[in-house]
Amino acid sequence: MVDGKSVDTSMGFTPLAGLMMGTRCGDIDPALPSYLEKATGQSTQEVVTMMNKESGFLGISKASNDFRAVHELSEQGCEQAKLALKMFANRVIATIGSYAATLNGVDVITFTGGIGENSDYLRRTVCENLTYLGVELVADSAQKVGRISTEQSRVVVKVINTDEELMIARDSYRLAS
Ligand SMILES: Nc1ncnc2c1ncn2[C@@H]1O[C@H](COP(=O)(O)OP(=O)(O)O)[C@@H](O)[C@H]1O
Ligand SMILES: CC(=O)OP(=O)(O)O
Ligand SMILES: [Mg+2]
Repeated sequence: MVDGKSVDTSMGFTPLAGLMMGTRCGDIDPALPSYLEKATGQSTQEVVTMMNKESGFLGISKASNDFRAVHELSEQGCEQAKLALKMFANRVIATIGSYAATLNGVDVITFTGGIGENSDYLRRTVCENLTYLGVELVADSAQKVGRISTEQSRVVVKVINTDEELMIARDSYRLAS
């Protein structure tokens, strides 16, 4: 965001682009769908369904689309769950890096949504890899909302509760009036 306006997003024509999600694969090599069709004999629609509904956390962990469940399994030693968490964290780290490059540095990083608001584990894992930006988290970053970076941190890190319904209602009202 620059001056309150979005200048970049990880999603594209559909939410399939960008980060992996509960059941979406996120960015992949564009050559992969046609390869999979040939290799597995699945139709284009079947591959699209797989990419949207059977991939992401569910596809990699082979267990659940729910971050909490995948995190719990990884704590119990499940290698597929560990891989899913690692892939997600790496992609969040890379996406923040690309935004930092596009924006020539960032003032604020906000964690929000189901995982961002709730998983201190994910926030800490991501921020451990952002020391090059000068990110430093407070010891107790498990709080639900507000600033979680130290006074010295060169980037302000915040947890903000999302309210998609309110934003959709506001945008709809603005477009309709
Ligand atoms: N307390 C929590 N700790 C960790 N993850 C959580 C917690 N509560 C919700 N989540 C995760 O948030 C995700 C859903 O977030 P949400 O922003 O609603 O995503 P989506 O838009 O994909 O439905 C789920 O993976 C869920 O496990
Ligand atoms: C992008 C997004 O939030 O998708 P969904 O809630 O349908 O998983
Ligand atoms: Mg959603």
